[in-house]
Amino acid sequence: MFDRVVIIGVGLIGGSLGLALRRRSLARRVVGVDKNPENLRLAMESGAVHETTCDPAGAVRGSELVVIATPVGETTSVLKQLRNYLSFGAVVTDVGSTKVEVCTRAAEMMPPGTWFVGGHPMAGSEYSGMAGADPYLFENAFYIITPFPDTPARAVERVKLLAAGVGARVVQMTPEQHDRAVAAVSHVPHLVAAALVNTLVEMPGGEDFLPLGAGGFRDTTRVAAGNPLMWRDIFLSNRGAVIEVLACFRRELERLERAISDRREEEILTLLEQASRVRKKIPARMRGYLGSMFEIVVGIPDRPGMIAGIAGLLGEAGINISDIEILRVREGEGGSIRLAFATAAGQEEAVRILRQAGYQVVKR
Ligand SMILES: NC(=O)C1=CN([C@@H]2O[C@H](COP(=O)(O)OP(=O)(O)OC[C@H]3O[C@@H](n4cnc5c(N)ncnc54)[C@H](O)[C@@H]3O)[C@@H](O)[C@H]2O)C=CC1
Ligand SMILES: O=C(O)C(=O)Cc1ccc(O)cc1
Repeated sequence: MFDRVVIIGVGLIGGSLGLALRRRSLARRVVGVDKNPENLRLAMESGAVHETTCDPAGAVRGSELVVIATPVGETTSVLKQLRNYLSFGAVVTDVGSTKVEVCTRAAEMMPPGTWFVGGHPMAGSEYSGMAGADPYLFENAFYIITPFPDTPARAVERVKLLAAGVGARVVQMTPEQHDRAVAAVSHVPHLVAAALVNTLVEMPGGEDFLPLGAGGFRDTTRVAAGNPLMWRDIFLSNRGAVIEVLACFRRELERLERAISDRREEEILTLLEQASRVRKKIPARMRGYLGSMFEIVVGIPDRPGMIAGIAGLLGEAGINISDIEILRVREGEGGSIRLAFATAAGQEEAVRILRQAGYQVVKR
């Protein structure tokens, strides 16, 4: 258990960490620091923190663990404000989406006897602020930590304890490996999503097409609704890797463009088949950045209380639903829901129980 954890920036991620720490009783005292009074008020009201302050330097005295959860562009200036007030042995971590620049600068700034260990929970959403915080956000999500070779094991263990404590799966890599990987799976996809939306804006009358956008447009552009300030900082901080992956993406797009323009049927098919094959490797068992899941789809008649009925049956049998999604609803016709479980045994048992109760169930 931690004695005193200070979270600087009680927004979506910092607030979720506070809620998770409190819910799992992992810290005797959680202190929230923010420059936004509304987020501090909400953090107190929701129980994410025990106390709040606007003064990072005062807050970190006597704290063994400090989490900086501001946008990446603010991390080192926040560290500068508080570093001389850290207790001997204190560990500072962050949750930022980029690592090389911040970890390198932060490591240079740490006073003797204190340590910085970079962290990045691979969980989040397009929402921001304490209002979007969620105590379960990190459960089963990957949490990347990026220590340097000379970071003492004791400091690394502290951050691993935090990540595992809030329910995440800890993955360790170098800051360089991290930045390349997330450029490909998170940063460039965000740019592409933004560019797709802006394409509609640029086309005459394009915004009128928005309501016609079926699942495909929604799925490929969801993240574009994210916080522009946060994403600006991410792109600037990881510009090397982002530009490299973007160049690769541009080549892929041009290959497709040429194949279509030259009517090369075989090549179009080959490129689409490759994408389809590889995309299917993200197992149905993997949702976003979350770890493996075992899924079922349950048909439900259009009657009140159907979802409660299903949840009740599984709850009575002690089966935990890890994720739930309504896939299709037709008024008067019913629809279907997707349920996910953390284990194959949970999935098998859920299928058995629900079929026995007369539900139509398919395993995914
Ligand atoms: N939103 C997401 O899905 C994810 C975000 N991250 C990273 O987490 C960090 C925080 O992101 P969010 O929680 O989404 O942002 P957010 O905007 O919800 O929260 C940031 C908080 O930091 C506060 N803040 C900003 N500058 C400050 C300063 N100088 N001093 C004190 N407080 C300050 C803001 O008032 C706000 O409450 C970012 O570095 C982001 O890259 C990591 C994983 C997922
Ligand atoms: O909404 C989503 O699916 C995200 O991609 C959230 C997210 C945003 C930034 C990160 O560094 C990690 C995760």
